[in-house]
Amino acid sequence: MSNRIYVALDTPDLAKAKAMASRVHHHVGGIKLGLEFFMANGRAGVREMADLGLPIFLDLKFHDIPNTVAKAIQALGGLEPAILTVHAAGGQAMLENAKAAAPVGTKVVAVTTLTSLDGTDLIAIGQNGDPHEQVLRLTELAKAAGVDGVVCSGAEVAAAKAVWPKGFFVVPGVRPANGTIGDQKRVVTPRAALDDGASILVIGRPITQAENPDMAAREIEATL
Ligand SMILES: O=c1ccn([C@@H]2O[C@H](COP(=O)(O)O)[C@@H](O)[C@H]2O)c(=O)[nH]1
Repeated sequence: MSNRIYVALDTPDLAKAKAMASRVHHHVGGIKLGLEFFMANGRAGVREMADLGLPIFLDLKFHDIPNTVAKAIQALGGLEPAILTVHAAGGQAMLENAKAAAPVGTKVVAVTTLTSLDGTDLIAIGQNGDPHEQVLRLTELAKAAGVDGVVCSGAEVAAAKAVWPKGFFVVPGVRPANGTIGDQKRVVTPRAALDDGASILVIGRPITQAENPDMAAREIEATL
């Protein structure tokens, strides 16, 4: 893929999502749709976005018992997103079921540790407080389960790739130098994430909340 930016269109408004996609489509390689968009617009909305011609990353982060996750993925019906997410913390059987239920051409990637969490957050949910260690543990699990790759921050992607050289690495929590960080905690620049082995970058607000989104996307693209 020549352009490895997936723009996160986090809005419940289908018309706004379409308008934003049209503005930035020359400077991105795909569109990421998440829970906010899907809860408001469902499968029909995803189909309308797919009609714009860019690959779709459906970021629904499934996390439930194996049977429920498999049935939920099957219930997506005719949608064939390029990429689909599940939470690695759902366990190996859940990951295996997710991969088996997904369309053949869809990459299933497992979210390791959300980029909005730091060590203090991990201790509060009963983990040992080291995001790096947790990401590597879950990368091993995802690899063993036979999914296609993982979601991690740019701070861990080099180490995760060393564990899984053929894995597909999705890196959100990406910010241009001096960009507003917002609720993200483990943040790197787009250039650093790619240099360290990211397969694709997920970038939302630095593009969508910019005064001039197409220029923001173009400027980020120019750094890659
Ligand atoms: O660990 C994760 C997993 C997913 N995301 C998603 O990526 C985008 C990031 O948006 P920004 O506006 O660039 O912060 C958003 O849709 C998240 O749901 C993530 O940030 N971290």
